[in-house]
Amino acid sequence: MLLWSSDLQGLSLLCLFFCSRMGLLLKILVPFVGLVLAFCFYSKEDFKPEMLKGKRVIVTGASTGIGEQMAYHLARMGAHVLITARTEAKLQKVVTRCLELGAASAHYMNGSMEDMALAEDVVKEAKQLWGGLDMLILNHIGYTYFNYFDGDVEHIRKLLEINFLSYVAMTVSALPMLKESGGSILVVSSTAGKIGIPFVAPYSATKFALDGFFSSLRQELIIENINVSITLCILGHIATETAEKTVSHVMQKPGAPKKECALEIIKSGALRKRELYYPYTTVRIPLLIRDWTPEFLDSLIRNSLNVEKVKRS
Ligand SMILES: NC(=O)C1=CN([C@@H]2O[C@H](COP(=O)(O)OP(=O)(O)OC[C@H]3O[C@@H](n4cnc5c(N)ncnc54)[C@H](OP(=O)(O)O)[C@@H]3O)[C@@H](O)[C@H]2O)C=CC1
Ligand SMILES: C[C@H](CCC(=O)NCC(=O)O)[C@H]1CC[C@H]2[C@@H]3C(=O)C[C@@H]4C[C@H](O)CC[C@]4(C)[C@H]3CC[C@]12C
Repeated sequence: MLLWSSDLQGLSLLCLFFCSRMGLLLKILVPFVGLVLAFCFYSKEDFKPEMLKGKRVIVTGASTGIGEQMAYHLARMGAHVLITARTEAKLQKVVTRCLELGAASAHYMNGSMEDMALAEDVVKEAKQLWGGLDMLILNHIGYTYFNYFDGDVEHIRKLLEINFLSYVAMTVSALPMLKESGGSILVVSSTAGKIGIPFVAPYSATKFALDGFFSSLRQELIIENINVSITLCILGHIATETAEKTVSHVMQKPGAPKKECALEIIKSGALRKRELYYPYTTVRIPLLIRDWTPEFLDSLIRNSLNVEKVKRS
């Protein structure tokens, strides 16, 4: 219901954009938009932090960035957290901070998600620690360059292992526990996993793969009446350290706040939404026009970047 009202919001914003160009705004759209926004306001599902109290949550890629912020939000809500990444020293600091913030418990496992055995071991650790699992947040990504595709097929293979296959491996291992708890899978993806954005071809391939696999799996869970939700989180540019180091020279606008982004991801998973679009306007509207005017959207994306500042390496 919330997704439908969000779509109506997006469609209304889109209509406002087009019709404001044609001066039809006052006659046709104002009443329509008023009705839609009233409906959206009254149809919002309320998130409550207590929804996460005592819940058992794995967060991958949580040594920094959005994943780190998600761990802190979950800690404030009183969840049990198990976080992963490669850098042990950073994970130790995040665990300490989670306990200070009120986590019911906080643990970490370090290692690279190139290793499918680690992906499975993280889930086994959750079973050892908690006897079950309520939420699996798949968030980590491998090194991503922002430049013209250089023809390196091996880089794509490695990125598919880290950004896609490890997500599948963790899901396969976690499903029995999630079926038992009626839990949730949150898959963190990107605008670049829904539309063609230049300079991120390998990364984009891995994010499109996530959409294909998890959207298909969601259908199968529904067919079999299995009460496990899958939320695909489509993010625009977020101001994390890595993203700013990688693209600040190219972007014409700053990234959205990582702390708020992290909270919206957790809320969307707790409310069992089908997809999250954050920031809503910069992500949802391109998706609404994607199939109607793909060439127009492609030109919008190119114009949103300082393309001349990307030099072939
Ligand atoms: N920031 C943005 O603009 C956007 C981000 N997103 C998505 O949000 C998610 C988080 O992004 P963001 O917070 O910016 O990313 P960061 O680069 O800040 O964090 C990535 C995390 O993954 C871990 N990681 C890196 N390599 C590996 C590996 N081989 N195995 C296991 N863990 C690894 C890192 O820790 P360590 O190095 O210690 O292993 C770190 O904890 C990603 O899925 C990304 O695609 C989507 C759209 C935009
Ligand atoms: C440049 C993309 C946003 C394009 C867009 O929507 N423009 C319209 C507008 O902003 O109004 C960025 C959207 C997703 C970003 C990439 C991403 O998904 C995460 C990667 C994270 C990594 O740490 C750094 C670079 C990223 C490839 C990041 C780069 C910028 C985006 C493609």
